[in-house]
Amino acid sequence: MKKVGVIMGSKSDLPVMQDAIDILKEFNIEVEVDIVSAHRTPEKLFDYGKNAHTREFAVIVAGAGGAAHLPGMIASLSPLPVIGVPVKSSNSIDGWDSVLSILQMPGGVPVATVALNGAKNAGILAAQIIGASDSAVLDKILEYKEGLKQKVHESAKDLK
Ligand SMILES: Nc1c(C(=O)O)ncn1[C@@H]1O[C@H](COP(=O)(O)O)[C@@H](O)[C@H]1O
Repeated sequence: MKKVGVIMGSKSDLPVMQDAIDILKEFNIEVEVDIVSAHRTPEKLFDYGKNAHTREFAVIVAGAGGAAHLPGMIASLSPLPVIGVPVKSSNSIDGWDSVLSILQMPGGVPVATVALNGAKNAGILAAQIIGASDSAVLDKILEYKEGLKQKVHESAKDLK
């Protein structure tokens, strides 16, 4: 099975990005985690984006805060789907800087953007992309959705 690359602009993003790593592991999907920064390690960014599709990745989850150019730059270099996670970093403008940097991509270079700090959903979406051609992962996702439904039914029972 192909794996998911989870990258972030700084180790300070890890507390947020850990949610993507955890849910992917729950779905038994191999994850490779790395720190890549468009601003601080441009050569590494270029190498990562140019070669990710030759390294058994199916999808890349990229999280960054502030002037979050990482997901868009990876999307500009790679033919793989990129899921962007806006991270609310310590000196951010309430996270809007990151949200808009990742969301407002020009035509032709999509980044599938999740909510602010929405790394868990990014992990689920990455699993769904893999699940489209892998029945074991698809079964896990169906099971996960059933779990969500049961939780709502249980919580509704408490109200009666
Ligand atoms: N947005 C980017 C990029 C990039 O887009 O390449 N590289 C680092 N950063 C972000 O800077 C914030 C502060 O980083 P530090 O905590 O290391 O100062 C982090 O949220 C990181 O994602």
